[in-house]
Order: sequence, then C-alpha cells, then structure tokens
Amino acid sequence: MSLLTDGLKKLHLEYTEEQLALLERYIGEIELWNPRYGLVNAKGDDLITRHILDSLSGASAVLSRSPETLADVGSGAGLPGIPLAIMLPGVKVTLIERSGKRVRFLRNAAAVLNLKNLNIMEMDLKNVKDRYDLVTFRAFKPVEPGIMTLLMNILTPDGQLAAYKGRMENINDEIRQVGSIAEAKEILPLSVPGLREERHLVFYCKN
Ligand SMILES: C[S@@+](CC[C@H](N)C(=O)[O-])C[C@H]1O[C@@H](n2cnc3c(N)ncnc32)[C@H](O)[C@@H]1O
Repeated sequence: MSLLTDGLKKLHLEYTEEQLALLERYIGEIELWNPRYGLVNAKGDDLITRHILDSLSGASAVLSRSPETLADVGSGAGLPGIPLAIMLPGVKVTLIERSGKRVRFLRNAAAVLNLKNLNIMEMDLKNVKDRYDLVTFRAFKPVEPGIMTLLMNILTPDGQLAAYKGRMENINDEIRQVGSIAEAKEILPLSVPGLREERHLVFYCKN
C-alpha cells in the first residue's frame, strides 16, 4: 500500500480509483512545477504527509457541515482546496489567491485535473464579493481582528470558517483576540497519518 492510500485509509476516507488518480496527478503537478514556482517546501513523502494528508485530515469534518459552496482563501498551491475538491465532488470549491504566479499554477492544475467543481479566483480577500457556506484557510495568516473581519464578510449568514491550525496554546490566544468578531464553535483535534505534530481544525462563526 502506498503512503497516500495508507493515509486515506487511516483518515477513514472512502475514495474511487479516479479520485486516487486525481490526487496522484495533482501531486505530480506540484512536483513538476515546484522548482520553478516555489509552491511548497516539501517533496516526495514529505509532500504527501505534510500537505496532501494534512489537507485531507479535515475532510470529514468539512463534509459534516454539508456546505454547498466552499472557498479556500490564500490557497497558494491549492491547499487544502484542491485535495478537498477531489475528495468532495458535491461541494463547489473556489480557490481565492492574490498572487498571479500561484494562480498560473492553479489554473494549469485545474485544467490538468478537469474538476467540474473547482473554480479559481485571482483576487485579494478584501475585494471578494461572493459569499460561501464554508471558508477554509491553512497557513494563510495569523488569526487577528483585521483578517477575521474580512473572512467573516465572505460567509453566508449561517456560514462557518474552518481554520487549519497547529498547537492549542496558539489557538487559545487567537480565539481571545477575535472574540468580539467571531465565535469559536468547535476545536477539533486532527490526526495526520505519519505526522507527530499537534493539528486542529477550528470552526468559527459570526458573533
Ligand atoms: C503561506 S501561503 C499558504 C498556502 C496554502 N494555503 C498552504 O497551506 O500551503 C499563503 C498564501 O496566501 C496568499 N495571500 C496572502 N494574502 C492574501 C490576500 N489578502 N488575499 C488572497 N490571497 C492572499 C499568498 O499569496 C500565499 O499564496
């Protein structure tokens, strides 16, 4: 069993052969373009564990919210947005990214993967006018009042923000800082196969 299929099994994620092939093709695109675009600081097994499985460690929790639309803000190389779009084909995923260079990579990856539920938006978060049921972000910015206000502005009235985060001690600090703007509804410990590091998914809603 490969690191990827073993990881998907450990995350209790069901997948088709087509979804597995899409994940593998996406990994191949990152490996191909990383030297030129500087997308992620990892390759090989490290890329699978630290980026693909890390992104997918939140997939079940995201799906349990039953979003119709999802935006991944500051998506960079498409993380966690593209792995989520592959594994959750019923969710319309928009990747919001302001860097033209990264968007070129994302548009190429979207064309190669031909995912019907994936949309790329080259835009700064502060200019986004659309609203989404769920907004994800990972390694985007520290959670502070300015950024949280912008993130809350792109949620539907009952929408939630899912923040991929690391250590609990930092999370408590962030929750305190944004308390007047957003309420932390749930803090879910995540387990990333092959990674012995603290990971959490923090769900926020408008206060
Ligand atoms: C550190 S990278 C993280 C990428 C990816 N989410 C990941 O987990 O690997 C942060 C990304 O956010 C983008 N970004 C920063 N500020 C932004 C903004 N205001 N609006 C849209 N994208 C932004 C940057 O261009 C960069 O690609």
